[in-house]
Amino acid sequence: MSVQQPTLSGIRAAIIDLDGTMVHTAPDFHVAINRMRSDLGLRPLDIETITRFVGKGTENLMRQVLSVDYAAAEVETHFAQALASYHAHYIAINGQYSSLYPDVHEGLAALQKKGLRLACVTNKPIAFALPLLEKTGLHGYFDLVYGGDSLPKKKPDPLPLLTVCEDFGLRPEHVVAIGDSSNDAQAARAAGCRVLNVPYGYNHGESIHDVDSDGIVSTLLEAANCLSQ
Ligand SMILES: O=C(O)COP(=O)(O)O
Ligand SMILES: [Mg+2]
Repeated sequence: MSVQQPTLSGIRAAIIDLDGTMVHTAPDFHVAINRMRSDLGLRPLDIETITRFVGKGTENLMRQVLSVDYAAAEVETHFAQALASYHAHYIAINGQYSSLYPDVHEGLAALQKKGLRLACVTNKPIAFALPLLEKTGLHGYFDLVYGGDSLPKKKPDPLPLLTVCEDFGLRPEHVVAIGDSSNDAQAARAAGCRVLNVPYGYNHGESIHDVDSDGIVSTLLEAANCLSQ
């Protein structure tokens, strides 16, 4: 199938998502969640189930994995213990089971070479995001990093993207968000930014082709190739 390459002009900055876009973190989520579940006396979940729950931050992830076993009221009873256990287990293994997707370094370098400023906006807590960016050697590409708990609202709310636009002194139409999920696309649409999706990440088990965006690119390098200032 030949897919038409999107072309976006007037782009001065790119906001890049982390989980499912730059780093394949599902195996880290899988290990940390199941260690937490073991602490609570719960059976392990498979990686596909856990991956479908990723995308709307840690608190939502906790509630989803507890909802497999508990009714809503019981989820809240176990929430604090689960979150503390998960946090400790995730910090202990952060990045150990993860891998970079193809052409991430090449794509970020190409975006920089085009003169674009780069920000990373993730729904991952900032205490997880920064060590992971360091470990994968990606931190140096970014002028700004916002985690899911850095600001009062996270994606799909437009606030993190609008904050980046303001920090960079750019109007949203000059900024493109690149991500793997509907959260990235909805945040970008609400902010008035452009948006490109990658098809290989985590979109709650749904097809990325059903998401309203300006196009789908197979890698960050392909994204760089279809953007111009
Ligand atoms: O940790 C999450 O919930 C998702 O993080 P992301 O925004 O980097 O995809
Ligand atoms: Mg993502």
